[in-house]
Amino acid sequence: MSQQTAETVGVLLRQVRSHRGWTQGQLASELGTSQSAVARMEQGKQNLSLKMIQRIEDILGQRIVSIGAPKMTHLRVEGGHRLSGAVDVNTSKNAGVALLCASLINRGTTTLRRLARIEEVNRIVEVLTSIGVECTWLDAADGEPRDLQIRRPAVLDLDAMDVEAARRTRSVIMLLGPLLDERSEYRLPYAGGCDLGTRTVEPHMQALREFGLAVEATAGFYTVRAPEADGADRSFVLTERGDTVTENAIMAAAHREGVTVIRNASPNYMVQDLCFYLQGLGVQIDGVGTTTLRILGTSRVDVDIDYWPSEDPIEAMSLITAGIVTNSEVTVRRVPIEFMEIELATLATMGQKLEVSGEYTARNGRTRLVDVTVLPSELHAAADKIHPMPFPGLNIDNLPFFAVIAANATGQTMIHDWVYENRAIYLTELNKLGANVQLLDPHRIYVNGPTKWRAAEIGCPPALRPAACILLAMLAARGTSELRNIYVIERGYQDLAERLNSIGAKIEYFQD
Ligand SMILES: CC(=O)N[C@H]1[C@@H](OP(=O)(O)OP(=O)(O)OC[C@H]2O[C@@H](n3ccc(=O)[nH]c3=O)[C@H](O)[C@@H]2O)O[C@H](CO)[C@@H](O)[C@@H]1O
Ligand SMILES: C=C(OP(=O)(O)O)C(=O)O
Repeated sequence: MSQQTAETVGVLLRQVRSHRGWTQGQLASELGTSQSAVARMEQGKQNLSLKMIQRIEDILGQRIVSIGAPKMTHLRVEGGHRLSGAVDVNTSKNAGVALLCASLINRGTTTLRRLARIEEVNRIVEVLTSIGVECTWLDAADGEPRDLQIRRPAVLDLDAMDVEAARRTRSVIMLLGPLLDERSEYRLPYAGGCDLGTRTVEPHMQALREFGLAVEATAGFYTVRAPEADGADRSFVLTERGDTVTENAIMAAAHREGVTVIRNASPNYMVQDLCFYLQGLGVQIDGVGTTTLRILGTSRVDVDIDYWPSEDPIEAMSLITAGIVTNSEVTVRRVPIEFMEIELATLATMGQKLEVSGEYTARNGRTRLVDVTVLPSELHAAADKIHPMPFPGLNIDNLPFFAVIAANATGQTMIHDWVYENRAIYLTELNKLGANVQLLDPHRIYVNGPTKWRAAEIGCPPALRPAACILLAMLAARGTSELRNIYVIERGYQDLAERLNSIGAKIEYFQD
C-alpha cells in the first residue's frame, strides 16, 4: 500500500470514528487491534495487512482499496514447487476457544499470550464482547497484536449475546460450564460450526446435569436453568471421552466448592492446556493427562494471570503434510510431541524419513516441544488401516491429512474415520486434483496411490481439515489451482497461505 493510500485510509478512519463517537480504544476493539495501532493508522504510519484492510472495510461499509488488496475469499495456488526452510507451529485453536470461555470464571484479568488470530477465536471474542466482557488486543512490537487481555464485568449481560457470532461456532457450548452460577435462567443459541454430520451435545447435558443444570432445546436456543451453587462432592463418568464435554465438566467443577471426580475424561492437548490455566487460577486439579480428574473447585476466583496456550498438533500435522506432499525438506518447529507421536510413527511405517530434535518446553512451562524435519522420501501404503482414537491415539483431526499423504504413497491405504458421519466424504474432492479416493461407506475410504497431481478449481467443503487437505494437495499439483471460499480454513489457521509462502509455496489471495 502506498503512503498516500495509507494516509487516505487514516483520514477515513478518523472521520468514521468521530462520526460514531468512538474513542481510538473503541475502534481498536472493533478492529481487533490495539489503541496505539489505531493511532498510527490514523496518521498513515501503520503498515496495513490485507486482513486489517478487510476489517476496516467492514467497519466503514465501503471498499477502501480497489487494487492490490482484495478480500481474502479465494486462493490461487501455483503448485509443483518444492518447499524449503523452517516454519513455526502456532498456538492451538482448540485450547484457544476453551481458554476464552474459561476466562469467564476469573474475576481478575486474564491475558492469553500468542492466541491464534483465527476466525473461530474472533467469533468467541465477539460473543464475549457482546455480553460485556472487555477484550483488548495488546500492542505487539513485531506486527499484528496476538495477546488478548480479558476482563469480565461483575454481571454479564447474557441477553445481549451476539447470536449470529454464537451460531457460527460449536465452541459456544463451552459457555455452559463457566456460566453455571451466573444466573438462574438464560438462553444460549444452538452451537454451529463445520458441517461434519450429526454431533451430539447430549454428553455435555449429561455431565452438566450432575451439577443440577437443566437444559431445554427450543426454537434455535437452549433454555438453561441452573440451581443455587452447592458445596457438594460429586463423582461421575462421561458417556463419551469427548474433548469439549470434558472441558465443560472441568469448568463447571472449577467454580463449585467441593470435590468433583470426572472419569472417562479426555486427556487431550486442549484439556491439558485448560487444566494448566485453571491451576494458575488456584483450582486444584489432579490427574491432568489421565482419564480420571479430581478437581477441588473454588467459588470465587479473582486472579490476574498471563497464560500461554501451547502449540497446535493439528497445525503441526498440516505443515508436516505440506512438506511430505511436495517431497521437500522442511523443518516444522515447535511440534507438541506428546500429541504427535503416533502420527510420526505411522508416517515412519510408510517410509517417510523424519528427523526429530531434542525436546524443549513450551511457553506454558508444561508441554514438550520438538522440531521435526521432513525429508524427501519414497512412500508406500501403510500395511494396516489408519484410524483415529481419543488421545493417546492418532488424533481425529489429523486423520484427513493421511488421505493426502496416502495419495502420494504407492499402494492402497484404508482410512477409517469412525468419528464423523460426513468428514471422509469430503476427501473424495481430492479426486478433482488427480487422486484416486474411493468411498466405501460414509466412514471408510481407500486411497490408491501414487498420484500424479493436476491443478483444478475447487470450492472449499464445509469442513476445516478436508479443506486444508485440498489446499495442501494443490501445492503438489503442477499448474494453477483455485480454492474458493476459504472462511472454513481461516476458522482454524492463521495466515496459512502466508506461512506456506514463507517456505516457498506460491499462493495468492483473490476475489471475484
Ligand atoms: C473445539 C474443540 O476442541 N473441538 C474438537 C473437539 O470437538 P468436540 O469435543 O465438540 O467433539 P464431539 O463431541 O463432536 O466429538 C466428535 C465425535 O466423536 C464422537 N465421540 C467422541 C468421543 C468418544 O469417546 N466417542 C465418540 O463417539 C462424538 O459422538 C462425535 O460424533 O473434539 C473433536 C474430536 O476430537 C475434534 O474433532 C474437535 O476439533
Ligand atoms: C472439527 C474441528 O473443530 P470444531 O470442533 O471447531 O468443529 C477441527 O478442528 O477439525
